[in-house]
Amino acid sequence: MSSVLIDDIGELVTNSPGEGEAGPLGIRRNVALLVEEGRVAWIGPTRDAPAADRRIDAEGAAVLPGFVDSHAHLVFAGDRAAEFAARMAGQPYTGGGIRTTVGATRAASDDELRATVRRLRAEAMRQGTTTMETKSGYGLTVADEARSLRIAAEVTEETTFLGAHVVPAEYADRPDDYVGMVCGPMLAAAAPYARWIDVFCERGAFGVNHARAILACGQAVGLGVRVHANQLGPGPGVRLGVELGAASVDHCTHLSDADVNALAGSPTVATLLPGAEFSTRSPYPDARRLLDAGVTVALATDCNPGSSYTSSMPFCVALAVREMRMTPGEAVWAATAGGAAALRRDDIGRLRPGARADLMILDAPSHLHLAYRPGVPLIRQVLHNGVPQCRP
Ligand SMILES: N=CN[C@@H](CCC(=O)O)C(=O)O
Ligand SMILES: [Zn+2]
Repeated sequence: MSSVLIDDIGELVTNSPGEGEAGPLGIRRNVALLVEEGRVAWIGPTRDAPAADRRIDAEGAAVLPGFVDSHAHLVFAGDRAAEFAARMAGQPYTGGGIRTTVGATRAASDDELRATVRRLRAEAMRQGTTTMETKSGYGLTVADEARSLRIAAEVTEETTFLGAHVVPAEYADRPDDYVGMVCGPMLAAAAPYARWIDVFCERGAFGVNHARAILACGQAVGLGVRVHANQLGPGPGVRLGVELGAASVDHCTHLSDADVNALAGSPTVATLLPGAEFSTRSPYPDARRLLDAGVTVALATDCNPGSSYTSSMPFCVALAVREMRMTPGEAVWAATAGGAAALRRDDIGRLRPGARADLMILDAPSHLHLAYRPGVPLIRQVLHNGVPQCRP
């Protein structure tokens, strides 16, 4: 693979404290960055930049690590635009529409599902997302969960088995049987394509005992734990995640002091999904409370056809700053290094020698512009594994 030199970077966000200016973003100014073999090989003053096979002139713009979107649901068919319109007219979001998408997904061909996954992955890449987790959870049969993950694994190494998204209609009066199936044949079929296991632990989805049993089965076959929790109301999901050593508990909209304290004393990341609150017209999570308590916070899109049909991490950064009292720097960190922490990855989300060369060049002089100029396509160019992607 050839080398690429990005020079005349006005502001480089390294997310490596000690590398540059004080603060978690580790900002360096007026530098160049050399990529070799898909990795960051060197960072230094532009005047000292080594030769390379190819040169990209950043023209004084900001360069950031690529976004790490640690929570998305890309494998589905159909859309729920009418449900969204009804919500905007006053209907509440209950999660009940998940079953609508399950019906459409089961009826779709592999190629139809693959086309949607690839379209959304490409859409996200154009907006700076270089790593994107994706979950199953709209199949809810052994065969449909396995094929969802097989298709997801074609575009990402961060795949999550969410057979416990909701109890499907055919098991509505025998949820224990469904949990037995999830832990047995469904897990066996899904695990070869999955890195993580997740459960929607919420009233109307799975209670804490079912959630604990399912997550423990996943752990027993080597999957890492993540939990959808405390989205629609208070509950035990966040503390269950901490108890099981989850990499991340996601949503975290309705938290007690005990939940916040449990997170603060643990390595579990709180992943906040402001696209869901936007699209369900719900109160946003209190990011300030979590940050002030010392909790590691990530931001992700929750891209799915029901509660958050956006693939845009810049949109989530802007929402987090405007609606959740995060500073622009906190939001950028949470959308990059925070997402990496939520996936227990140290090779992405930062720019330092040895890191994967996943990065974006903005059409702006500073990371501040991501929140300051909402809705504006500011991602000029993306490099993934050191390879320049198509320009938007
Ligand atoms: N909360 C559960 N699952 C998704 C919603 C899925 C849907 O409504 O289709 C979420 O993360 O918001
Ligand atoms: Zn989700």
